[in-house]
Amino acid sequence: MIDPVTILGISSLSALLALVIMGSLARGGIPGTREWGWANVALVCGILLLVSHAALPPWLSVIAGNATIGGAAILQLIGLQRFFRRHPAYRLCAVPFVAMVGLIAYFQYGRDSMAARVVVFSLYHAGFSLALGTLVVLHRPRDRPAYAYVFMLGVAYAATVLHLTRAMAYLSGSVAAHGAFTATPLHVVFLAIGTMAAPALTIGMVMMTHDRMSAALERHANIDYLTDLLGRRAFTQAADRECQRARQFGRPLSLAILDIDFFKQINDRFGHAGGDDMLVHFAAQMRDTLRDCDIGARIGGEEFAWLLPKTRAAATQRVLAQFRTRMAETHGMIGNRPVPCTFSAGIAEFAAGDSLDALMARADAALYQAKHAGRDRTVIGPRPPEHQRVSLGADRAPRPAAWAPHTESSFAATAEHPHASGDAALAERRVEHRP
Ligand SMILES: Nc1nc2c(ncn2[C@@H]2O[C@H](COP(=O)(O)OP(=O)(O)OP(=O)(O)O)[C@@H](O)[C@H]2O)c(=O)[nH]1
Repeated sequence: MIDPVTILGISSLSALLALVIMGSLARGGIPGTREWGWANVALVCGILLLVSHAALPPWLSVIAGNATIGGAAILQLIGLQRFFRRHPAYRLCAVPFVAMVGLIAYFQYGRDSMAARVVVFSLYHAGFSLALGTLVVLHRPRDRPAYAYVFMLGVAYAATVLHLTRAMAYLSGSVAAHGAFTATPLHVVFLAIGTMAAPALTIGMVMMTHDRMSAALERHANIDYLTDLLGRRAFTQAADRECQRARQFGRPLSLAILDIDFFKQINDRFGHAGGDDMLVHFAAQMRDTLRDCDIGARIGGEEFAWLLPKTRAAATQRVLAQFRTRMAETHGMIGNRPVPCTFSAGIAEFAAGDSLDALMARADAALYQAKHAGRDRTVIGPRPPEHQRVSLGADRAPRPAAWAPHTESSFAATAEHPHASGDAALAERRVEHRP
């Protein structure tokens, strides 16, 4: 039968390998990885102290060895708390740590009992494994694939069960406690399974770290760094999905393209950084006006897209009117100077058989018209032919009975934007409607 010293040697080697893997992630700057690296260092040192029992006094081998391995468990927990951006519970961890070291010292020097030492050690580690699993359950990000997190909590809870079972087995006397390094069958089985716990936990941590890095990369690829709105690529993907839904469920969808007027002059007057401030201000006002289901994006330098599902062009126009009022009331601040900012916009409404490209082209053409007509206005783009308009289902608000193709009322919204009011529509001073 494989002897416990060999098992612990393998365990120490796997902790060393885990340390190397954690080291490769250190430069990623993900919170918690540093603590997990140190946890593996502590694990290697602790195991080396334990297996050197023949050459070392008990205070160094047994007491310091167990304390070091106990410290590794604390570092794992603190690392995970940092990973989830929680406040590290150093003080809370200190209590079981002091109790564990004290009891192990007692069962070494006071009443020498290897079984009692194993029970104390196992209960301590069961508590920390339970805390690890529970942290993952409570704080795992719901918008990310669950795989890494489920793996981590599975390993943590399996380790909890293992440590508790081991404690029970030693408490009940079903494991003959001849000595920590005597190869009795159950003792070896517990050690062998337990050996897997630390590297498996580290693998879980590595997987979660990779997921955090992927999330950061995805964000980097999808979100405009300046305005925090979607970038063009992510907008196109999201808008494509909305077009499919509009097509599939026959529900309305509108797209507005907004462009800040005379932005070059703002740049010329206040510098590029001043222009950036204005873009940030514009995006912030836009974000505050978006409904949860709307999609807002910066698709070019000073060009923004606003997709409004379940919304007709006329309702979109009222939303933009309200947004225009908001922009007029809240000047962009460049330095400490309020700077007025107007925008032009083009709106297009989705039609059956439409594509995103065609929708964007119509909104773009309408924007061009708005610019051409003097700026600071909204133009609704050419309406699709009557037979192409997306029809409303029976469960939706009925189309006005006398639908007149060239009047705005014919584009009545089915899902009114919360910010779109009649007053706001009045505030839209110069709305053109291109037939
Ligand atoms: N500050 C800043 N400026 C940008 C950014 N991206 C593009 N620009 C500038 O935006 C300006 C756009 O100018 P134009 O395309 O002439 O448009 P405009 O001056 O707004 O004129 P109209 O659109 O016709 O009203 C250019 O000077 C670009 O250099 C950016 O990220 N930050």
